[in-house]
Amino acid sequence: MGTVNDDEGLGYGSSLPVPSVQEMVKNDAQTIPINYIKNIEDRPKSCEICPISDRIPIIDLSLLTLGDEDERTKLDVACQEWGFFQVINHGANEALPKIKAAVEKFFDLPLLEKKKYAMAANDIQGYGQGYVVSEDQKLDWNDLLFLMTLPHNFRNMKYWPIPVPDFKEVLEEYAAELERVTNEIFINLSILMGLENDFLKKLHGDVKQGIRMNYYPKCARPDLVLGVSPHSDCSSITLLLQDDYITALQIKHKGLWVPVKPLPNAILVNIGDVMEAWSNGKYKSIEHRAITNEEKPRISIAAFVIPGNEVELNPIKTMVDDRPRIYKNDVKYIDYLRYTLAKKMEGRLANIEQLKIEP
Ligand SMILES: O=C(O)CCC(=O)C(=O)O
Ligand SMILES: [Fe+2]
Repeated sequence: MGTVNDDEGLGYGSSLPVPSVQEMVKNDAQTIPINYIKNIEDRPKSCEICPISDRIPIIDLSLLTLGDEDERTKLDVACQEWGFFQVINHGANEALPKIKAAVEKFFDLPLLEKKKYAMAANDIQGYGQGYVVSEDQKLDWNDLLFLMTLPHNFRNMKYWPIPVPDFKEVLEEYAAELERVTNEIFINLSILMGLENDFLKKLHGDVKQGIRMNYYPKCARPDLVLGVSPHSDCSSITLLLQDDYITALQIKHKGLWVPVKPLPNAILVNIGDVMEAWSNGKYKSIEHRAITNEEKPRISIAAFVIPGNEVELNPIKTMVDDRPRIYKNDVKYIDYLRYTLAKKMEGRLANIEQLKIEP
């Protein structure tokens, strides 16, 4: 596995620089610039909302660790029917408030300080905005800091903010806790797919973890904009830490948007495109989006677990034994990722469809 030279990007892609939304709102909280106003069909509409957040499955990680079969079956159902689940008793309680506070402190820094960590033209790491690929695309109401956290030799420390006390230690601790949670989920998904415990971990090859810290400023017109446009994640799984009180994330379920009411101290996990392909469509990578809040800014922290560049997304053998093969062989992760990042977020279909065998 290579290490990252300070000035080289990750080779994943890049995003065009656009103004900080946080700064824009600081200067004028009322005006919504035209390039943030979504087309009517893309705006969040209350008639498309289905308020059944309480049905999103809750998985007890401590039971999974003990080998509890009922809990494992709950995980199986969650990944098939929802693609999202809340993880409780994950053992990372101490790390959660610390990482939230550190991220808040970063976004509280003056703009000029934050800009010292701005994304380079050839990279998606650093401070900036995500998925900006054209001058005239509609933008999301969101600033972010994206950092590769694992493995250690993939960290590019020039993007890690120095002025936030303990940022490095806190993020390192959080990354390690999430790695533990990830491994437990992989063991259980491996068993559910009829495989050796360590199969999924090994399948990732040089597994990596990247953390996207999202800052959504308050917005005078949440009906006109989106915090994050609909998309599915390019990961195998994603572990998301939400604000404990503001409901903003929405997931597509049976054609409607279900708001995910935060469960304080839980880690929300979702299946990404890679796991959908590996499982030959058994486990679902669900489209999701975030809306904005009129009164308060919101922070969310999304950790993406991704396989090595050369790893192929072929469906796992046990997943095609008695089910028709839906996903292609021989697509390398890096090719899929570059394709996805080069496009504006267009919803899950645009990305995952390229992994499917043509009908
Ligand atoms: O802020 C959220 O709740 C969702 C963020 C998200 O989907 C992402 O960063 O991929
Ligand atoms: Fe996402």
